Amino acid sequence: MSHAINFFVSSPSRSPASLTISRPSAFVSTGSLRVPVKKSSRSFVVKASAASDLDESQSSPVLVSENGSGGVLSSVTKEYGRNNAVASSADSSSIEVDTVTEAELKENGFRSTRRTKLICTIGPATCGFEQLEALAVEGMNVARINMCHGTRDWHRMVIERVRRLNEEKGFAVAIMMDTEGSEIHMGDLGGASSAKAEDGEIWNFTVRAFDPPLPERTITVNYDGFAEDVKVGDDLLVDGGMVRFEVIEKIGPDVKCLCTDPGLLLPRANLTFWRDGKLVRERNAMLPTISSKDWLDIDFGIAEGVDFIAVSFVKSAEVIKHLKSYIKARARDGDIAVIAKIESIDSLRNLEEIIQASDGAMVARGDLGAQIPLEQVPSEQQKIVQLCRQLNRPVIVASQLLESMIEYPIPTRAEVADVSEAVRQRGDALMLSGESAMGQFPEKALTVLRTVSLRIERRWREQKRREVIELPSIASSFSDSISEEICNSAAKMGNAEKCITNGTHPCSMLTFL
Ligand SMILES: Nc1ncnc2c1ncn2[C@@H]1O[C@H](COP(=O)(O)OP(=O)(O)OP(=O)(O)O)[C@@H](O)[C@H]1O
Ligand SMILES: CC(=O)C(=O)O
Ligand SMILES: [K+]
Ligand SMILES: [Mg+2]
Repeated sequence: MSHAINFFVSSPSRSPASLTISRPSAFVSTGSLRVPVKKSSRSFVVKASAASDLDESQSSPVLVSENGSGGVLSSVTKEYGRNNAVASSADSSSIEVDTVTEAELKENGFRSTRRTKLICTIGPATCGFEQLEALAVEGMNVARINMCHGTRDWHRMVIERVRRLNEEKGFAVAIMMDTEGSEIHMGDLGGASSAKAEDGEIWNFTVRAFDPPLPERTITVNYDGFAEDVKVGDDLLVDGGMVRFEVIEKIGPDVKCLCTDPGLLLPRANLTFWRDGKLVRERNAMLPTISSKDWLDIDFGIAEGVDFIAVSFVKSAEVIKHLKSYIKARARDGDIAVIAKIESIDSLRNLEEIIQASDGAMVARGDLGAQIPLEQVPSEQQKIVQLCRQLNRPVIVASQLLESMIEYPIPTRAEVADVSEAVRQRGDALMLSGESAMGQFPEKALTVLRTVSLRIERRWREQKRREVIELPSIASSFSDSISEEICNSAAKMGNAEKCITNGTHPCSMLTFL
């Protein structure tokens, strides 16, 4: 049995074309990640392997762009990541390295042998056409727009630019819309891109509305019940603890808080409050997963024909089922995939039924880390990825993969290890958030994801070659069993690294026999 990751590329009228990567049951793989992209109609199918998507010997002979990035390269070959230590060994593999000209790509369509797909959150740092093109060249498979930020007109502009990129340059970048959700978060800082909270400062968190500019050290909160719900002594965590306050006084709609862990406040950052070491979530749990604003955004996404809708703070399977039938009734072909974001305690409780109901899942580690102890996040990630694979659903690993690259051009070694681990676990996709939305080095961050993914994938292939193959016995007579033993021995010999490195392909040995 093989599974498939399908990248459907369709015309505005959605005539189908597909890129299919078959996957082996040996990988107890995740399911089909369909990326329908509105694009000029063109049809192609790439079979990566009948036996393994990572088995070089059986991979498609038709390869793509350099390092499998799948992007348009300028007619002069570009050498991405050549100076980058993590890139160097991936460059030398014949399966990963190929070059195409823009003309060839237009002629043959988008193809990539890279298994791990890359998602970039688009924000002020990357919303220009040229910036989007640069990301596509670096291997962006999906552009994510987060409805927490920006206006619908801004998001429409991004969608149009991605579509134009696909149309004019031959890319197949899909669009993922991520709902805001109705969890408690801060307002937009009166238009400022960030604000610094220093140790010992008193800030006012308020449910009152203000016209910009906001009074100094004031944070608006989107949830009317906020001032009622918090108590003096509660800890208030911004963005899962990036900045921490203690509630010291309540005055009507205003909550005065003392900054105890200083840091940078970003617009619309998530807020959680903790009492006696426990997350306070009674009221939170009453808020709808899809708010009335989210429904309007979903209508917008359907009208714009986005490819994925990622639902924030999913609590149960019901909301996913409801959204899927809503989409089916309204979307032209009902083909928008629904991704369940696993980022709350409730979603962990109902994990299996949520994943079953969804077309895919996202390990949204940012908010998840604000709801459960940080040290539990890695094991939950592993559990979610494994479950998705068992249930045949694609899974995205998201948030803070390369957080330091928001400010610095190279990642920390720990970040590289984290990315490697997500790929090693067989996450289907990796996602950049702030790194690509508002960081200083979006392209470099994407290059790191791509080169690290390719490196791990290459390692799998090498390991696979050395694996002892177990061949079931099927002969029913003595003479058959002799033939079977000979064939099995030949197959094992052929599979041994020695044969491969000597250039003897196992298939040729079997043919000889
Ligand atoms: N469209 C946008 N306009 C302005 N800033 C944006 C936009 N999208 C993202 N950002 C910035 O990038 C940061 C990281 O983006 P990200 O999408 O991960 O958002 P988030 O607020 O952390 O929420 P979520 O939990 O939904 O991921 C945001 O905090 C915000 O500062
Ligand atoms: C991606 C996201 O929503 C999170 O990590 O919280
Ligand atoms: K969101
Ligand atoms: Mg989140």
